[in-house]
Amino acid sequence: MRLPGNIGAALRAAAAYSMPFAVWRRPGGTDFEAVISCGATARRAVFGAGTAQPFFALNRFDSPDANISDAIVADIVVQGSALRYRSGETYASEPLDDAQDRIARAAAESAAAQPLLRAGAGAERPQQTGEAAYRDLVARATAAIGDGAFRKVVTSRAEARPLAADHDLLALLEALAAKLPEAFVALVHLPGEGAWLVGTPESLLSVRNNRVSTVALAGTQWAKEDTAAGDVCWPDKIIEEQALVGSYIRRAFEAGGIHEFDERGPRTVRAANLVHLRSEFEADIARNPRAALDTLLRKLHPTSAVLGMPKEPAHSFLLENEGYERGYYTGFLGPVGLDGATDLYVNLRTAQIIGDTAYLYVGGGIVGDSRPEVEWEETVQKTKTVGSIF
Ligand SMILES: C=C(O[C@H]1C=CC=C(C(=O)O)[C@@H]1O)C(=O)O
Repeated sequence: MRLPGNIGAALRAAAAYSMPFAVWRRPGGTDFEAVISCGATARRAVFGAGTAQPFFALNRFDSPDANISDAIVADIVVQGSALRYRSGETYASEPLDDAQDRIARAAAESAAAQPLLRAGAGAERPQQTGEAAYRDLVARATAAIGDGAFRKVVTSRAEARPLAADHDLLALLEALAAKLPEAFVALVHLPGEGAWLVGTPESLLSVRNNRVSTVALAGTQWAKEDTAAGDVCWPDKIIEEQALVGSYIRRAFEAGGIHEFDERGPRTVRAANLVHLRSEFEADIARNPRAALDTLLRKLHPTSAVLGMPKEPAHSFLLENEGYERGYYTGFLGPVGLDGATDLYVNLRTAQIIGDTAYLYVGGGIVGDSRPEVEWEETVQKTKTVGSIF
């Protein structure tokens, strides 16, 4: 899966001019889309006032308000091989100012030699957790569950991988998109700070044509490529864990004023070498005028699939015990208000690129009878697809 030459050239030029951008391929999609901001990243409400102009949201796990996100404002929008340029509230096919013009010229001269796209080295590097420390973290989590502190907690860790001397972030994005046809695959480039390369299987919230949808995702097994999803068996404890995530989503819909919704599943879905258990929820928001999407987003983020249950005590446990900053990992990302639709995904199966190093972030849900060695292995399995492209 290749980026059109003119778009690759436009994105490389954006990086050279220190313009933030995000480029992504939707689940099952064949084309890349992108937004480029001609200024710095901004802060925007995802739902509510001030969202007339599209942007790409990148929000942190620990964002104080889930509805207020870091934003790459769409001064230039890319779909397929076409670029459109913002003029007030609308988009034109020709550039309208100097910054847009610089990108348009780079796209037009795409036959010229292209610099490799690299990440800045300015971001703070995450503390890594080795095998012994991670097993100990899991043991502390199961002990807290045994003491009745919470039912489930999602622990995680970061792991560094050196990048090849001749690496190129756009080539890595193309490689990841080819490996993960059913995932939301994205590269978010933040000048100076680094970049995030993501291939996530989990939708957080989508809104289009007056319909809102989300998923309850839980449980992980590593399956051979040729095992059909329908042949995977799930232990009762994972079926129960996934059902708990589903009940949380039902309550979040109710809190957002959405009382009627369709629910499908659970069924087994594949994400490269892994399978998960997933249910889908969808509601008509035109029939629910009181539906408050900002309330729904605040209830859903962080989801119990990345935090635990109940959320408050699981969160306190993580702050005290996890021992590193998750940053944008287990936050959310995706296009907001683009062609009238918003599609947010949980930032999983993700790597933060800082200079010449990729930091992989991986985690897993811990319940009362979880075993530290199995949980460590689950995180190793989760590094495999993103890790294989480096
Ligand atoms: C926290 C992660 O996975 C979550 C999403 C799906 C299944 C999960 C699990 O089986 O534990 C986790 O809740 C991760 O991949 O880093």
